[in-house]
Amino acid sequence: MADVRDREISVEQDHLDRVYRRLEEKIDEAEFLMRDAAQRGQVGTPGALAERDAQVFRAGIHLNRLNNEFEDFLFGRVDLLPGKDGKKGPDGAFTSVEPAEDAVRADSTADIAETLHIGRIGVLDTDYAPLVIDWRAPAAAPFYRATPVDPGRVVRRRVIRSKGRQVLGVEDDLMRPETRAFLDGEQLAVVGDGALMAALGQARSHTMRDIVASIQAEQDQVIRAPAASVTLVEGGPGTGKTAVALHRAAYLLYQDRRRYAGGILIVSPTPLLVAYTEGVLPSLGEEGQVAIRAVGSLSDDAAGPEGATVYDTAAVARVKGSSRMLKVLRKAARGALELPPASAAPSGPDATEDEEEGQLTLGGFGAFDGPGTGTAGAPAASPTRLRVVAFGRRLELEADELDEIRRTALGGTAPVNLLRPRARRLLLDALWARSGAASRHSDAELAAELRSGFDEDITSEDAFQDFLNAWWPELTPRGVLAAMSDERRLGRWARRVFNHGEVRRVARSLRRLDAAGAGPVSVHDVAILDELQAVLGVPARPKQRREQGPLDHLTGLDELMPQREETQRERAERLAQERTEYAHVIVDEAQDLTPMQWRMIGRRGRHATWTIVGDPAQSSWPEQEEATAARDEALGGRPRRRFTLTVNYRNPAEIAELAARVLALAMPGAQSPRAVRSTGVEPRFAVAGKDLVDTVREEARRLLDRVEGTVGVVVAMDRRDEAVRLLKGLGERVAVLGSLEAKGLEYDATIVVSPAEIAGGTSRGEVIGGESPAGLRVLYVALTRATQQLTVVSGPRDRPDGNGVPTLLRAPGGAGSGAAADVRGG
Ligand SMILES: Nc1ncnc2c1ncn2[C@@H]1O[C@H](COP(=O)(O)OP(=O)(O)OP(=O)(O)O)[C@@H](O)[C@H]1O
Repeated sequence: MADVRDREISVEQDHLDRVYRRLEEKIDEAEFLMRDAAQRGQVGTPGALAERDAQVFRAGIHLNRLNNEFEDFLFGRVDLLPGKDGKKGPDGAFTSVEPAEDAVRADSTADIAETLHIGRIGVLDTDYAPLVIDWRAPAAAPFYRATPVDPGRVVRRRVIRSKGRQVLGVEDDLMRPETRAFLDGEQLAVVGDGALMAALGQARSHTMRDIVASIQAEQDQVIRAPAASVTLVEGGPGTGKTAVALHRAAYLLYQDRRRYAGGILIVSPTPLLVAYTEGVLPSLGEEGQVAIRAVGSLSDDAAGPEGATVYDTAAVARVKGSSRMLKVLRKAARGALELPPASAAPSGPDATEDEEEGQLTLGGFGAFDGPGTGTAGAPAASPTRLRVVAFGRRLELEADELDEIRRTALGGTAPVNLLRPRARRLLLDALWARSGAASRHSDAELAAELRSGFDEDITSEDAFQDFLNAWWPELTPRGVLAAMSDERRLGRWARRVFNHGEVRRVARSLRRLDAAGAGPVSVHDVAILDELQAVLGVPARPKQRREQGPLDHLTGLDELMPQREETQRERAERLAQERTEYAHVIVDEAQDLTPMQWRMIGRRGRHATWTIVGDPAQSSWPEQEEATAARDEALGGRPRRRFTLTVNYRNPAEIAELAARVLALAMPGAQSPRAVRSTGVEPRFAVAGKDLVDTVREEARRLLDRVEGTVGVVVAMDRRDEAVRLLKGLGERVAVLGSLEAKGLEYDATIVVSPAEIAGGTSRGEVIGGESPAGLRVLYVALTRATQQLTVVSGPRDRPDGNGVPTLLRAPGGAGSGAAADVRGG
């Protein structure tokens, strides 16, 4: 067997050597073209310039791609029977998916007609024969789609493992195990136990890997679905939704690079998931045109590149995310113009309540003053009288007249900041009327001339400009948000929309902002700020344009030029900042978006096609119907194509079975995905002794001994900071995170600390059975993060049974788990 393996490895090594020789030739060619183009640049005729541009563009593409030496550049191979109609496509491969009638003989023997190698980019030989097919090309589809049930032309699928230029191993899957197939007279060899299992068993690091070598058929259907309109993908934990979404971005760019030069936006729920996934696209050779952003960093108003650093408590988030907020914001945007004097200070919070209703910081991402420490407040009072001098006379408008003018100006729904010119005109009309000048001149032409002189006179007066700036200031989203921290004021704006308690909670949560709105904002504030930006509008200002060179007109050129000063990542970030709309929007963990967040994302994809992946069973947003309605509004009438992923590639069956118990509580009747493998290791139950932290620490050490990669410790959100502090020193392989941060992440092993606290949303109080369906869904997420081992640590709230199994995780019918339990005193 070792002989066969070595022989097969050396066959693939020969092929890889050939590919690299060809790549080197192509790099030489591209470099020659770049040099040549540079010389032509000295000839200044427009024709020569255009030719140079096009040449540089093509050479730039080559160089950029070829210089990226991918670790496992070549990763797959399929051996195929002849095609049904014998036709070949432009790349020299048979086009038919089905084999020829007589491809397999009566004695079950067959000859391989075609061998294709699959890699991260396509490479043609000098005679245009395909040395490597790009994984996204149609000819590569059989590599992903073939199954033993529906093999098409594929006899053997091989995954090739290499590092740099060296082939390290091969793993084969036979799609037609009953057929004896021959290649150049020799029977096809089969090596290894299949690539998927090899990939799934690997230790996890803190960054996600691409799955390009082992994409499964149902996933491939989604990745290659046509880009038109909306692709909706649902699937349970670990079914590869995030992986599929990322590979789809790369596929779409390959299919239609020009169209997606408009940018692809991937929206992720947390900065942690962004950090976890952002290496995948570069490993697929794509980076520049894709922006991966956390939902808390989408608006320009979120502070810093990492965006919002604070999570609101569930009660506050529920109000801020709701579409009811919209009405309030429209009122606030108008109301903020007429703010009462700043002395009407906000009613002060009392410290205990504040603590309960404050925010949970995402530790490690930034400081948080704590509620009540900032001074909430309003911009200076709006002036109540306008006094100017025109035609030698003093003219005045009093408070009630000014109010009337403001009301007239605000009629309709136009953005408040854009109504300032209208308000200015109405003021001038009123002053003109007050001057009585109009009635003194019957000649229309003369009156008009007089009027224009009058306007000029008044508007050049400092007093008028100062008045206008104070009476109709340009409002900023942050300024309005800060104004909402005054409870009485917010109560007015939210009358008949929010109840008392809701007003109080929201107002208090905004006390971190100063009067101008500076200070840390929460993830949910970001969607509010974005909405306010739309409601307020941005007055037109002369744009400062970047100087453009002729090459800028070639799509994507500067991203591909290797000698650029800005790195690709910097450019992507800059473009993401500048860009307000995208050609395709991919939403990951879509089940968690609030209506306000859907509106924010919708504004970025008004003309886009969409891919939306999610799992309703993992939603932490309680009002799912409201969110679905907001999603539908963002998507408009675009037709939708739906897919469901059914296989769990992350959790072994033992963990999936335990998680399914919580799913049954959270969403009775919902189907769990089928776990693709089992490890024989049952989840472990530990009951905390006197000190919960000691137990967790001990269990973490135990798991570090048992797995090679990462260990995740998931705690209730408001235990997070404390847990991070107390569990320091366990080393880089351990990550401590709050339940809401666990979204989308995975670890070799996880410790879930107190299921009852996680499901109840809080570690405070002794309420048992206070879990909401949303809380149970959060627990379901926590329980489905491990690829190998799971330990559940119970505290007193969990009411563990004699086997240490907490109430929420007991098998239906009351039987404990068959797991090895470790019960400690407590
Ligand atoms: N075809 C595949 N080959 C190898 N690994 C795979 C495959 N599909 C998924 N995986 C692995 O399974 C794990 C789960 O994938 P992913 O995170 O994309 O799932 P998900 O559906 O987004 O999960 P969740 O809903 O829990 O966030 C990842 O480690 C991923 O690499």
